[in-house]
Amino acid sequence: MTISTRGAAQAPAVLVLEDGRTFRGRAYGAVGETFGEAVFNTGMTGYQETLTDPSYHRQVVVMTAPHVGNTGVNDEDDESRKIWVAGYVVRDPARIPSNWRSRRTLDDELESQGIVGISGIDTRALTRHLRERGAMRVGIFSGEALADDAALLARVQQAPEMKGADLSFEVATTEAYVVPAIGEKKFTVAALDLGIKGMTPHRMAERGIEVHVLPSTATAEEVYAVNPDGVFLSNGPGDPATADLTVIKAVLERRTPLFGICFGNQLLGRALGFGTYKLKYGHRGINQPVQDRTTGKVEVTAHNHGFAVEAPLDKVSDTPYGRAEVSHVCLNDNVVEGLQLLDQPAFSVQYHPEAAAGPHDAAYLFDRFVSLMEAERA
Ligand SMILES: NC(=O)CC[C@H](N)C(=O)O
Repeated sequence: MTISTRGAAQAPAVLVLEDGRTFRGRAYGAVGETFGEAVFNTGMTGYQETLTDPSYHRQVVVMTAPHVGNTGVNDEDDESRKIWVAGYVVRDPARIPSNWRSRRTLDDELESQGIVGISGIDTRALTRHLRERGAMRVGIFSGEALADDAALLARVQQAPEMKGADLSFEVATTEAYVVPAIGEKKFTVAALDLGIKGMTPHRMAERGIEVHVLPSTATAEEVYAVNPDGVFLSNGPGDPATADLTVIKAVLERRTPLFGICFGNQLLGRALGFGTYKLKYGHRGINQPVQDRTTGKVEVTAHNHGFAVEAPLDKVSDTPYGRAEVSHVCLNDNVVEGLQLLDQPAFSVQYHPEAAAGPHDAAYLFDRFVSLMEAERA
């Protein structure tokens, strides 16, 4: 059993929002300073997967679950090579993690990876503030970084905004690698890494797909050099309005089966001529109700997005690549959660069917991708 010696003994820390609202607590993880976009995540479990999801790059994540760290940190659940959140905000950190897989405490892990956090603040009040005013820039300061509030606020207001941020190349692999099919190999997929989570190629591998994960900068020639049966566009951080659409347009031009998730859905939307916009505070958690309008079924799903596609919900749209429709919608707020082309094998969802963490209701989407590739071959 690992007992954290930190908690109440930690240094004072302060969280300063760009509109001046300030919360005082104690340092959690590394002592120092950090800046990012304040967003809240409503997952009651799965913090290790959240922390290591590259889509959280440059975001300071506020956990609405009041008690965080209960199951420690294990060697199996990381979704990428490191923690990506820019900062971490919790109400009440567990002092004694308890789980058969736990290897370290969460605060030790945050500290060893240099992630500045804050604990002991009213995360409910902070979440309500973000819900009312929208996601905004934030700073967390502890130790030597503490200064008078006005000076800290001025620094928060100078930090970069999420709108307009082009971040995929900061998180994606620089070298291509292969995730082999589990069992018999049936298909080859070229997956563009825009900030991919480890579970995603795994879910494809489980279905007999050999996944060639390519850097975010891969060209259409590099994509087609692996002779793919299908192309996959991953999730990723940043503003989809900044993304380069050359590769996806080439894939649509060639009518290769295409599946995108999250950032990938936003890129498909843009390639089809739809706009993307910033949501007020986004969807982050593992209990979001989505309806698949192609079957009428409702699924409970994992989300992490701050932007969304702007597309008409109730009509088929004509696009440069044929007719397209909104296939999935979030039942909380009618945000577009999926797109489907009607004249060629391409679709995408705004949420996370790989579900790490999260419910597995949406796993059928990987099967849909397989069906498109099968149909193409037939
Ligand atoms: N998880 C993702 O791919 C997020 C996509 C995009 N960065 C957004 O916030 O909407």
